[in-house]
Amino acid sequence: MSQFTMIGTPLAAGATRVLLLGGGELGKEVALCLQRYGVEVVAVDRYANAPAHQVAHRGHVIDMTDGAALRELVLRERPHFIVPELEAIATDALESIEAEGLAEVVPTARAVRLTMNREGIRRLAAEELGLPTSRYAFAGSLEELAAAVAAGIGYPCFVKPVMSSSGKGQSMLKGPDDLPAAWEHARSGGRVDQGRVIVEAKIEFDFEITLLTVRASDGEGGVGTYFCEPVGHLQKDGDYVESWQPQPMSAVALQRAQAIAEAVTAALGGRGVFGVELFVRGDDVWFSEVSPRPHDTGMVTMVSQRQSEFELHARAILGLPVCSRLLAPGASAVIYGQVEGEGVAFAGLDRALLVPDSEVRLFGKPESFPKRRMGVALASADGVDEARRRAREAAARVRPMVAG
Ligand SMILES: Nc1ncnc2c1ncn2[C@@H]1O[C@H](COP(=O)(O)OP(=O)(O)OP(=O)(O)O)[C@@H](O)[C@H]1O
Ligand SMILES: NCC(=O)N[C@@H]1O[C@H](COP(=O)([O-])[O-])[C@@H](O)[C@H]1O
Ligand SMILES: [Mg+2]
Repeated sequence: MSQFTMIGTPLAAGATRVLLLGGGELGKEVALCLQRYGVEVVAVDRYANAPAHQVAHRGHVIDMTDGAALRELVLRERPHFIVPELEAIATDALESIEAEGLAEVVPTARAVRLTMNREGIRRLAAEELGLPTSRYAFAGSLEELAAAVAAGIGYPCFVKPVMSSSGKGQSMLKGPDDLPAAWEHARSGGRVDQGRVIVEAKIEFDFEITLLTVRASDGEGGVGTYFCEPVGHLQKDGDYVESWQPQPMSAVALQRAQAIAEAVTAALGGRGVFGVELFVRGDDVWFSEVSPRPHDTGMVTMVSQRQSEFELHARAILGLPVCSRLLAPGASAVIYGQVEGEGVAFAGLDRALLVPDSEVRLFGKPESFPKRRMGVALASADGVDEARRRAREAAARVRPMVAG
């Protein structure tokens, strides 16, 4: 019997090489899509055996907020493209790497810097582009925070670390008594403590959407903007628990949403998928934030579109044609870890997959904790309500268990 290992084996000389900064569930799908076009994928994360490590040609474990470590890795791997997939990256190092022509950062190093910090993207959207947003202020101390809320933000409001995602470090405040705990939570709960928070007035929305927007080849040497159907979603404690596509909305609101997405993505530039987060009430639309990469709520597109958001990102990066068309109404429901420990196994897949037109994606994260997203159930149907029901049912039938 012969045995061989592909790990570490480079593709043919001349293959395009991508350095994926962040190897979670989103990066894993991007890696698979890129590999289908012959790309060599090197996945990086802060821990070993991250989901994308498990499918990449090679993997590394580094602290991506360490600019020197990032530069050393880029010099060693010499990627053609650097594709960030999470929010904790030394963006100044990315800017110098791009400026020196060492690699192309997707979508651009500037876009990654501006969106990784809530202050950068909020000032660009509200102050430079004049887009509608919630009232907001920034604060570097509890006193500044209290003063900003008193001076006009009001209650209820949200406090969030300037660098964080998936609701980490975020609180909703109902009154001044909530200020100290919110400040503390933002300091300890963000991915990176910058000692600075944004406070935002609460928008009373009917629903919220992610408008997946693709900047990709227009087939004539330029870049075109392509919109997916709006993805509706439900958030709990700042983290998404369900999403569906398409979210019905008025023609006026859709046109406003697309205009906001066009303005923001054009200002950020480059090529790739952007997840533009918007709040909608009637015909009114507010910009919330944008990911310059595929979005967690967009995992639904793995069943609802012919080209998922990951496929669209891969194609956009490589300069290939894209099609953002909806295939069928679909939905996703998150499977949380529920248990604490390493080596989690999953029971109930047999029953979950009895749900019509359902699929389950387990990410393969090596360690579970109750609120860690470990997988997602997907389903399609003739309408979004039925797709949501199916996805929820399939997710509920999967039971994570720690062996032993
Ligand atoms: N100003 C606001 N008004 C109303 N709801 C808000 C506001 N800010 C945040 N939320 C709610 O909290 C959710 C998470 O907020 P936000 O997207 O800013 O956090 P995040 O940590 O960046 O999350 P993610 O990385 O998952 O996008 C929003 O999707 C929305 O449901
Ligand atoms: N909202 C951002 C988001 O969904 N990011 C996704 O979660 C991973 C981190 O998961 P972890 O915290 O379980 O390691 C990231 O790597 C990315 O795929
Ligand atoms: Mg968000």
